[in-house]
Amino acid sequence: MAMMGEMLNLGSMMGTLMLVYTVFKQFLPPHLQIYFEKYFNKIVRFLYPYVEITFDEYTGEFMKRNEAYSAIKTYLRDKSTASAKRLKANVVKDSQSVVLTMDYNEEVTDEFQGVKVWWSANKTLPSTQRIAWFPDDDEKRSYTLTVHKRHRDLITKSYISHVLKEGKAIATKIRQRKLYSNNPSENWHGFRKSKWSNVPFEHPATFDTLAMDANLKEEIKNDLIKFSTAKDYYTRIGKAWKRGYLLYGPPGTGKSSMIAAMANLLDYDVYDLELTAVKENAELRRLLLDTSSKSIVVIEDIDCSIDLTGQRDKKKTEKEGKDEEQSDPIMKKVREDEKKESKVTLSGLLNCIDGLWSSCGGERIIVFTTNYVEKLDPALIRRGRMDKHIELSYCCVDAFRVFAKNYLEIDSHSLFAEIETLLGETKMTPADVAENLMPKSDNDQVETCLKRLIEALKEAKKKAEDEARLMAEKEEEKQKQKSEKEGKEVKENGVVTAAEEVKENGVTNNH
Ligand SMILES: Nc1ncnc2c1ncn2[C@@H]1O[C@H](COP(=O)(O)OP(=O)(O)OP(=O)(O)O)[C@@H](O)[C@H]1O
Ligand SMILES: [Mg+2]
Repeated sequence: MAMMGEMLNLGSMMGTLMLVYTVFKQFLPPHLQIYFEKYFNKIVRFLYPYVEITFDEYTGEFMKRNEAYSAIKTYLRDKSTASAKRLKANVVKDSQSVVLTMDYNEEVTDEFQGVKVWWSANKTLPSTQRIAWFPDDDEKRSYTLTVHKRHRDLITKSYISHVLKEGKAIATKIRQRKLYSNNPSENWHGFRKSKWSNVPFEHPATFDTLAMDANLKEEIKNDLIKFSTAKDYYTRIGKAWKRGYLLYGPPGTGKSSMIAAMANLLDYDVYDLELTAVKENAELRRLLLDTSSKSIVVIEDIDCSIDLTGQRDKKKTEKEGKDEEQSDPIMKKVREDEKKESKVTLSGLLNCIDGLWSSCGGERIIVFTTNYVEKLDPALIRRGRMDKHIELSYCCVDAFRVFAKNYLEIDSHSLFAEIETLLGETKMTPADVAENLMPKSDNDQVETCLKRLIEALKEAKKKAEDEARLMAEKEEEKQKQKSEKEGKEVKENGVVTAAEEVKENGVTNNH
């Protein structure tokens, strides 16, 4: 408290000095003002025995979120609750608890190895006035740490790293995980450059609720856990701490559910990256740079999000386009507009995954999903980029048993054998199996649900058989038509040959 008083006295003294400085400077000719400023600063430095260190919320050319700022904010939470007079309340963790943080322009003190330090939260508006859609977006926030000069070494060498470590540890404990979606670049305005919007991530899927082959499930779980604990391993082998998963399979087989289960298993955030809303490769880079560690970046339906053959087609049509443009000014305008709307290219995506993405911090997972793996360019999914390829397919016996346990709370039943035989004979997606097993009313008994599934499986089997028969008939018809056509051609060729023979013979005879 005494130190606080000391600082306040110093503060008012410095304030008076600044006033004298501003008034006095006006009366000096411009060439002397420079000298005056230089010596005045020296006096101030001499009289003011404190060092100030500022941590901005956003830093660098790309306005990257400063991880130190977030860690300090979390670290100061507990300190502020005890000592700050003006606090801000935020609701976190499933909307159930309130977290208090110090308000702007408030100060709190902290002590480290017997040394007292002061923290203040600052908020400044930009010098240029403009209308902002979101009032907070234009504000520049920072924390300032003030400490006596003589403790400079202790503070810069030990205290700051202590604060960051503590802050990160608290953050992991209290963290409310988030689901982020990318904003169109038109909305990346203000200091905050809000590239991502977020909502609390509360998807209930876990690996226990995921219906799939038991061995494959175990393998994926182990792979994820191994990755999340392999920081030292990745450093040792000199590889960026990231891992790519490709999830493929028909619709309704649990690809999106698996991503949620992954995030819940590892306690990671999810960044749902909508590539079609990203205008160009540079935007993609900025978006990826703005993701935090301990996160899963997801690109769903990758085959629909990016023109995988775009580059090659573009090259082919470029020359044709140029000829066209020269003769038609309207076509020129159309082509210019097309160029402006150019989306992310395959090579841009590959570069991001390999290069910048790798260097923007560790502990990140990237997941692509697709219904059509065969459509993907091999370059996109080669090992090293997509390290693990996982096929999620039609419902198998293991998957059915998971559903039976979760939906009906049973491990066995006399109807299981029939269901399992039918599952081996027909293809039904886990989504359809789940839908049939789900009790439709309070009166629905276990047996009713199982019988409904049996009926649905039989129907699916019959439909598949009918379709197969129809296909076989069509194929047979096609073959028949083909051989009839060939026969006709042989016949026609034969006639022609005979005619030619006659003609040739005739000609020969005429000689
Ligand atoms: N393997 C599964 N385990 C548990 N539930 C599943 C599984 N597959 C599908 N479901 C259920 O079906 C619904 C649809 O599944 P999901 O969205 O995960 O499928 P998807 O493979 O992502 O489909 P799409 O290719 O259409 O995106 C989910 O709500 C989930 O309840
Ligand atoms: Mg999906």
